[in-house]
Amino acid sequence: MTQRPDDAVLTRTVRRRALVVVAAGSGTRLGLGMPKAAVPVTDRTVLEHALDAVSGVLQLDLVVLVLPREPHAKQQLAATSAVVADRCGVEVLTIPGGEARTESVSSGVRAVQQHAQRKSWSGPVQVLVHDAARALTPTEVFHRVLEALDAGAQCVVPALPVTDTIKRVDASAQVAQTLPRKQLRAVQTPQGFTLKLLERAFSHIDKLPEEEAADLTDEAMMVENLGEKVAVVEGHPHALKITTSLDLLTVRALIAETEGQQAEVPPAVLPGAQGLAVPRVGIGHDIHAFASPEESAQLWLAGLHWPGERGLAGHSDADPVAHAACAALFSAAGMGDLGTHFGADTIGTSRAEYRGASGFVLLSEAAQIVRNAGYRIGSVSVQFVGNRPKFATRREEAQQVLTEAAGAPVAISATTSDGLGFTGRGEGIAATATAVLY
Ligand SMILES: Nc1ccn([C@@H]2O[C@H](COP(=O)(O)OP(=O)(O)OP(=O)(O)O)[C@@H](O)[C@H]2O)c(=O)n1
Ligand SMILES: C[C@](O)(CO)[C@H](O)COP(=O)(O)O
Repeated sequence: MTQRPDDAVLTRTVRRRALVVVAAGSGTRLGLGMPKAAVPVTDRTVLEHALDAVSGVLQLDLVVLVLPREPHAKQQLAATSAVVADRCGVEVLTIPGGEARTESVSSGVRAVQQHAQRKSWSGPVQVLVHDAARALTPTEVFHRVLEALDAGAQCVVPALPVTDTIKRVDASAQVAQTLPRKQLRAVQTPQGFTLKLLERAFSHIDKLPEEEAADLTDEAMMVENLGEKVAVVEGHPHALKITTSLDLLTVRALIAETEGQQAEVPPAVLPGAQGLAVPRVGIGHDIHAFASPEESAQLWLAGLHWPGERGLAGHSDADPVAHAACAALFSAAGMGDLGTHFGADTIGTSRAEYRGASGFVLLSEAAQIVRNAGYRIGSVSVQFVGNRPKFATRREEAQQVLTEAAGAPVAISATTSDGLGFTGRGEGIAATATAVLY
């Protein structure tokens, strides 16, 4: 679990984050005669799968689950709240949904407002609104939305380019217009908002004629209606919405494929003596200098935020532990280094999309890249060298975060250089990692 400040010592400016998961739909188009969130995808429900992406690393302060009113599904799904509360160390509220999706979201947002008042939250509040029906949305999409909000956007949607040609058709089944495909995007969730903007958006739709309000299919549309900007970040193909039985089949196939990949020995493994698979070992190294005090940079190390510690300088979040782990994975796969995949400051190839990117996101992407190349990750081990921060009390937490990012065990240790060299002089932090792939 990521460390959260104690309520008693919160300052006025602490940013709060709430996640509203709408799971109250009846699943009419799926046609299984039960609320969609309660449909078993595997031996687990749609909602349970959807909540797999929600962990402490998102630094949430509140999760609101908007559940069906149907008593059996409500009781079954409410039990998942304890699992999330435990995993994220966060309060989870369960509330009943409304007739339409917008009503369910509106109830969820009201629950956030009331909680914020009860807890005297006085700083900015970010709200993510997510469809339980997008059951396989990876954590990286949540991160992209949160990063855009942190960077100052007021409303953010994840989206993917469309692959069909889209036409507007009139009432007499004639094509009225072909829309320019290059500009089109299919929008997903979680959608991110500042609570202030979401409140304005909901009070605006209260004033709209009923028919117009009924045509609003997501909250970003309400924001567009207000004339405010909606930023777009990259979505993910796995974040498809389970709407019809074909979507459910697709989601089950994706899960089976992932489990199959984990069970099988991929062809990339080289046979060694007696035909045994030979693991591939990689090494990675990364160094970041401390930022100058004028930059007032935050320290991100081993996937964790270290309040009150001097920050490191870099194009991304400058987390040498996460970066060394990425480099070790690429090295083991024989796929180059960090610069090959993410660009590098030092040779002028750093990429705008990775400005401020978290170590968690980079390590998730690196792990996906080596998996896509057919490797299984055995384990990663990282040691960093630096005088500060004192690491031991947060080792468990850091290992959990980076293990989640890599999808494989990540062990982290720390040492000092006995006052010698640049780490000894407190000029920066260095990290070395090894990785084993099969
Ligand atoms: N009254 C509603 C309707 C929808 N949703 C949620 O909004 C998301 C997207 O809705 P959709 O896919 O349309 O779900 P259903 O309404 O269940 O589907 P259908 O329209 O086929 O009945 C889902 O996670 C669904 O549970 C909700 O919380 N409350
Ligand atoms: C919010 C949404 O998932 C964005 O694509 C979508 O609009 C929900 O539509 P639904 O008809 O309620 O499933």
